[in-house]
Amino acid sequence: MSVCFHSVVKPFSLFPQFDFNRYTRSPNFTTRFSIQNYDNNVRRDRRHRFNPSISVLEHGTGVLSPADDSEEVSVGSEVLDADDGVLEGLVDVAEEDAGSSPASVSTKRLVKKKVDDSEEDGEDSRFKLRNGREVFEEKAYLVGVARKDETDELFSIEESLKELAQLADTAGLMVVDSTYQKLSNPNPRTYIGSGKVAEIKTAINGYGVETVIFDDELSPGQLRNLEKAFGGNVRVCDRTALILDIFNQRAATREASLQVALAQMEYQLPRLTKMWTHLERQSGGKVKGMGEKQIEVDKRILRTQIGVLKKDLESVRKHRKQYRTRRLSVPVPVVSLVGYTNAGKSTLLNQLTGADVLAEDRLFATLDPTTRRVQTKNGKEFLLTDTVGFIQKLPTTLVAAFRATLEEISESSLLVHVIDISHPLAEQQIDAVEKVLSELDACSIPKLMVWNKVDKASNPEEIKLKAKDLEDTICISARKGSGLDEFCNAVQEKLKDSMVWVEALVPFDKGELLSTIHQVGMVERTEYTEHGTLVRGYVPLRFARLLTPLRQTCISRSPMSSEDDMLL
Ligand SMILES: Nc1nc2c(ncn2[C@@H]2O[C@H](COP(=O)(O)OP(=O)(O)OP(=O)(O)O)[C@@H](O)[C@H]2O)c(=O)[nH]1
Ligand SMILES: [Mg+2]
Repeated sequence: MSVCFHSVVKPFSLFPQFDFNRYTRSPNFTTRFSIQNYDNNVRRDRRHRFNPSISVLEHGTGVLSPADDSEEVSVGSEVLDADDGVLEGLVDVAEEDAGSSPASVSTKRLVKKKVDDSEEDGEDSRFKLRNGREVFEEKAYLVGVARKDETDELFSIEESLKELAQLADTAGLMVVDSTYQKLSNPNPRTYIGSGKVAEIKTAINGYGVETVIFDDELSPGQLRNLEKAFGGNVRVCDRTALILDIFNQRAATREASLQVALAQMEYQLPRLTKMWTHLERQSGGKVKGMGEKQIEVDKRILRTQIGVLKKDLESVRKHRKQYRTRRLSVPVPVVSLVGYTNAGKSTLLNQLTGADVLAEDRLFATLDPTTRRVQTKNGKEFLLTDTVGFIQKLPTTLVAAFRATLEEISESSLLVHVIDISHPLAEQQIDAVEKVLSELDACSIPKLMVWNKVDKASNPEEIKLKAKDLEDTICISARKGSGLDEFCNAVQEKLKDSMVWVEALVPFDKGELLSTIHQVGMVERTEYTEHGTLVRGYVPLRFARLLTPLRQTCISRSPMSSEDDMLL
């Protein structure tokens, strides 16, 4: 089973009045999965529809590109051949391509290990235990396009396909192989060249592949043409649909579920184009215009539902906003953890605060923000927020839908960019994160770079030395808990940059205020006078405003520029 099953079912079930089955595969296109009860060893098989969110076929209906006037794909009956390929890991085996496409073609085999049929009962070998359930892993084949002229791509095509394989694995699919094609521009009808399409068709037939995943977003027409070219039993989906699907699976709160549902619907809307033109053809043109009318009706329903979703989201967000406003009224600085997915953000939050946020070796483990108070050994405090991780080619619909969640980031005093320094693509991941941060207008917030997973790196000492030479960079191992004191000190130092210098005379009967100044600020000197305690140091701007009635005219020179005082 693939988790993609749920991508359409879950959000759309929020809106029973809209029949999304019209836009998904016919009921006879099913794959089987079973749930095995290991306690009593009873296996219950059941049929489950596989509906990746962009699969848009139904009884001869589907999305057509404007140029496409050919016959609809007839969707075949279930084909579920047992196969001998099982996912073992990503093994690069460069392979010369036969050159079936006019464009330069190359193929890279990412995954494969043959299992002797006699050892494993073919189909049974594809039942895997995931989260305590036995699921059927569908076979997936990955396809990418390397642009000949685009040298500024962050990830090479091989790297991008490896990441796609990881995403597919996270979604519960079994990647059997992958290929890519070098093109100046993607083919508008089929994304890849016709030779490559034929080559992939042969390969997927050989493997018994159920799903072909493209590394870039496909247009509705490309999607439809490719499904037609590969044959009725093969689904085609793209990176965006896969990511949306993973998010849908991971959404644990109402807000996250609504946000993902919204992103999926926005993604679906343009893909409903010309869904009903088959009716006109089937009836020999007698009901001309009927298809157009139906699609308009459906689009209107979908737009209405998007509106309802947005309203629901608004009310959910109101609650969170209230909570945030309350939090902001407490003068503790907010520090946000940002970074590429799987970098170790949640592990760091858990280590520092004893929180119990899910941290696991899977992409997009966290979707909802969690904020906890960190108390450092020297009695300081700050709030630490963990949130959703980023990835290259992050779907814009997702960024838009999660904008409210991500606003937490842009409102923080400091960003901690967590990096998996043991990852071979650490540099590219940093760039991808910076790119998303700039989309969120969060580039101007002070930043601390945290090189995590040094324990996993092959050259930890070398890495630590390198980090020492760099400004605002520290090395930690969140899992082992090493470097955390340095981390807290570095956070304090960086927070100082966003604070202002104050000198305030705190009356003796306001002891609580004095201890808050110590907790949230950086007190440099205290002096006891007959009217109270004279405190000199840095405090967060918001807090400095609260202290205004107690502030003294500058007795000593602030180490910072006088601009800070002007800010007040
Ligand atoms: N070896 C090692 N593994 C780590 C370290 N920090 C985190 N990990 C592992 O990395 C994996 C991902 O950690 P998470 O904390 O879930 O990562 P994340 O950044 O929150 O990921 P998302 O929520 O998907 O964005 C988990 O298996 C962690 O145990 C570390 O310092 N060393
Ligand atoms: Mg996380």
